[in-house]
Amino acid sequence: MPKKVIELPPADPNIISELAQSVEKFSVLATAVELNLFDHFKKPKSAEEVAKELNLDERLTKKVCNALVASGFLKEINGKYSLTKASKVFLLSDSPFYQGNLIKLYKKTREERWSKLLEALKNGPLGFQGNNSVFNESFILAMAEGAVRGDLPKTVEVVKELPEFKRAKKLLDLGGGHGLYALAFKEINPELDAYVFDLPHVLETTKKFVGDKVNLIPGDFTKDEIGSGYDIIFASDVLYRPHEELTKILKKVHASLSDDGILITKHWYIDDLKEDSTAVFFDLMFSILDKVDRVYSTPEFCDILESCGFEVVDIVDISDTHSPSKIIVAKVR
Ligand SMILES: C[S@@+](CC[C@H](N)C(=O)[O-])C[C@H]1O[C@@H](n2cnc3c(N)ncnc32)[C@H](O)[C@@H]1O
Repeated sequence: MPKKVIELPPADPNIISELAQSVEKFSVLATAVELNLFDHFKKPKSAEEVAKELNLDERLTKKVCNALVASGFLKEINGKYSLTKASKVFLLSDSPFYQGNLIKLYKKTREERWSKLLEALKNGPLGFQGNNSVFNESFILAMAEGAVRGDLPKTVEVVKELPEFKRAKKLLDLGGGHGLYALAFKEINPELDAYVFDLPHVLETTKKFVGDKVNLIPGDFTKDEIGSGYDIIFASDVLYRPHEELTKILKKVHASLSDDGILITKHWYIDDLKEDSTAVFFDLMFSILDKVDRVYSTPEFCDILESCGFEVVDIVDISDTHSPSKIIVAKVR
């Protein structure tokens, strides 16, 4: 029961209400994405027209459209709704920067993981499903959407300037998923023999992105050989692994590189709890299910690299609020 009724609180209550509203805004956005609602507003339309097209409740559709106006995804003029720049770029299904699968993945993660936080906190982590079924087509498309919104172009800018990249003949994109990184590297350096190593079922999706430009190697890098004689092994967002498993994978990577080969990794690290808040939540999300840590600080990760026979030669911060990524370049010692 509130104790003081005539005084304003000595801290700003927006810190709570803004969070609550962001959850509501996300629910509306994810529902609209699920319905492909934005494709229906390529031309300005009333909510009633779109409700008819999608067979939805008219009154609720209007309120959802109003909520999308409030969040900046639609504009309203004289009862007709149209797209904003943000929704044209990120939410039209034929846009090269479409984020729909990533939004669906955020929603799935909220339902399957975040909803279990209290249970995990009381009873301990719920148990990690060690199978690879999580890497389905929708997940891989979500990773592609996440890459094109910033990390992919920024990484390419860094990698293309490395002398080792300029002279590289054979490159492996380990756990390359969609293969867009390997494809971009091949485009800049056409002499490069580029390979993507990933799980067999994932490579069916990779093929749709890379065609015949990149070679595909099916396998499980925790069990299978990954090839040899690589000048560069690139790994983006694949090394969130418990310490022991990470060490095994890195030793395998080390053995697969040529004598003057380099490893280029791009991952999220927790170095500053506020600045790297996206990684802080990512780490917590893993820990709802898993008993062992998977997200490291930059010095911890560098120490592990050094213990596996690498020498860290460069660390490039390419972080954004939505992706606190760092590129670490390490050479074979
Ligand atoms: C988070 S995604 C990253 C995809 C891509 N590298 C990127 O940065 O967008 C992790 C990738 O690692 C692959 N992967 C996970 N475990 C693997 C394993 N044991 N063997 C081979 N690939 C694996 C997944 O299939 C997926 O493509």
